[in-house]
Amino acid sequence: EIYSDPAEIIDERYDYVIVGAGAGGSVLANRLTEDPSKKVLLIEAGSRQADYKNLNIEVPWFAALLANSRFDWNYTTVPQPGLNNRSLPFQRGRVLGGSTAVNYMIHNRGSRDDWDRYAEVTGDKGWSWDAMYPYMLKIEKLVPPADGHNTDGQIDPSIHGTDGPLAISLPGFLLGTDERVVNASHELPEFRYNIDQNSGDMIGIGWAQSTIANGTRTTSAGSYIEPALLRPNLDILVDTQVTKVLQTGNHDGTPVFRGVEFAQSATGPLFQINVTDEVILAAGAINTPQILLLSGIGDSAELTPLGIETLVDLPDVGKNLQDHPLLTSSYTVNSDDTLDNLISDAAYAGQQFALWQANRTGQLVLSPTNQIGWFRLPENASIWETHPDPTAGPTSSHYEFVFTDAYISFVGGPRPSGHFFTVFTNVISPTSRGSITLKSSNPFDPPLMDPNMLGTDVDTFVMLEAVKAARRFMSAPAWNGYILEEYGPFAEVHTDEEIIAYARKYASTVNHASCTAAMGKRGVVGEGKGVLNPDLTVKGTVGLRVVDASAFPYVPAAHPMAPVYLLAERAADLIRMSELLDSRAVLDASRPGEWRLMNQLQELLPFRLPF
Ligand SMILES: Cc1cc2nc3c(=O)[nH]c(=O)nc-3n(C[C@H](O)[C@H](O)[C@H](O)COP(=O)(O)OP(=O)(O)OC[C@H]3O[C@@H](n4cnc5c(N)ncnc54)[C@H](O)[C@@H]3O)c2cc1C
Repeated sequence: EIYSDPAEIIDERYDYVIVGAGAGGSVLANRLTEDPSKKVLLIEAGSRQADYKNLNIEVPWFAALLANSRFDWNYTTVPQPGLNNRSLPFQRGRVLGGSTAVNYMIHNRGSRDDWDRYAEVTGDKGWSWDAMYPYMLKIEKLVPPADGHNTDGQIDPSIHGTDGPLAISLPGFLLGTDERVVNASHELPEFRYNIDQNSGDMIGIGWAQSTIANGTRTTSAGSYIEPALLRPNLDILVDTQVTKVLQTGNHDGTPVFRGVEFAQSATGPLFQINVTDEVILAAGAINTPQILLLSGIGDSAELTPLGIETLVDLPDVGKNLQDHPLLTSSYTVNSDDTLDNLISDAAYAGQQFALWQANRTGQLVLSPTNQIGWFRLPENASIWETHPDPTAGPTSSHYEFVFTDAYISFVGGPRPSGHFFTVFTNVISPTSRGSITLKSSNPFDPPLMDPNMLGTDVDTFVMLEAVKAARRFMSAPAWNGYILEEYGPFAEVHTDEEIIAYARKYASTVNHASCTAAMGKRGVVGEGKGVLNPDLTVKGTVGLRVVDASAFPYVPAAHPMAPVYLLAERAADLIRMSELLDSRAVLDASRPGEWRLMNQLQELLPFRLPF
């Protein structure tokens, strides 16, 4: 049931409380309530039950309208030295569904090398690509695109799930530029075609897979929360912000955090609730570290000046923030049939909306892109003489292309009239790391957010090379007769220095904040050792776990929503497993019933147990 008044649930008894109903929290709310003996409370700062069915959320093309809406936290970064000290809007979803309800719906599992690197740095093989692969199938339900077009050659269906909760599809409206992108890829060996970027090897140009089904956005609220809503053991409290986790005791000298404090406004009353099993933070890579720091879990050197008593000295909380810088470059085109019409021609947009309402077809079923490309810098690039390669390996990219059949810019200014094609160049394996720190001890004060965009030589170099690569791609014969010329400031930049200056002036963020409470090796504490154990429990605590984008040690070389879904699916199994282990200190297969328990345990594990 969904509540909006804390007084209604305050006397209930819960086994788990989950903070945040985005990608991570929604998966757990569903999976943990599969066990009818466990009662779960999910607390979400955003608003009402039906909000994730708001038209601006459901219609894929309307995603752009969600920035600065009531579904957004309306955050802003601190000035970014790498971007001429500009501050950027830093979007985060604030609604059931979290950022999955406001994002651009691109569905990437990540690369084999990314996941294998997570396994390596955590010392837990369970995070490797092979071990995570069953979850990749488990979450997905591949459905036909909205226009029902033949998708042969655009995807490898054999590597996709067909009955998972998360519906995904290929673009539901074909554009004149689709064929040109694919043909350019075939014409230029440097930009090879990849039939399915979710195979583990992401490199190449391919068709975008998106969390869209029946022409409608798939959110974590629709796919994971809604199916669990009828279960009597799931309660959801909306319009409520968790302000702290609370220490409820000590276990062998380690602080136990099985309580949360929450409020509905800065001036409203504070409530508290304790649970029997775990507090699970899934508030996202900005708010999860904020809550930890407010609770006295973090770097004591930062907490003491704010008057916050340090309960667990964990220096990495809020550190290591990673994100993907984005830059758009537009071309004028020899066509009047581009998606610019949806933005500049109200009558045309109205017709398309009527189509969407009638049968969920037309151009509004589209995400901003039908094709994406992921590429690596050459092995002999000059930067590697002085810097190590930041990617996890050959299946991970240095930079990304996103293609849009319209003019797109993230830096103000009037929208030009006319028709355009835009190439995004995004730095995908950044070396820059920033931070989330508290501005004050007031939980209703947004934290200071510093993604440190283009903060290193490597990232700047990769952006430069990505822009040059985009120019090579756009000069393929496939574009002849279509692309007219480079548009605006992009057309003015030619030397490396000019391109870098252009990037600093116009780059923005893909909103992929990650890594602010990262996993490290089990038990090892201290600066650079991570915040979480490989099972996502917070180091130096009992009863507290983090299950969201904060947990990645490196930002995925991909759009990170699906990696968060995958992380959370495994987290649910890890939690059930720790339950099983706690229930009996030593399992003995010869005792009645315990063979079954051990088999159940084995089922949860990606590796063979020694029995
Ligand atoms: C504009 C935008 C576009 C993006 N595009 C893509 C894309 O195309 N593809 C892709 O893969 N990824 C994309 N992403 C990123 C992706 O959506 C996120 O990485 C992913 O949703 C993170 O999941 P999460 O569980 O960590 O956090 P979120 O999904 O952000 O969920 C966190 C939830 O916690 C709630 N919360 C926060 N603080 C509190 C508190 N104190 N108390 C209670 N509740 C709280 C929030 O309101 C939110 O609902 C995009 C993100 C944005 C913002």
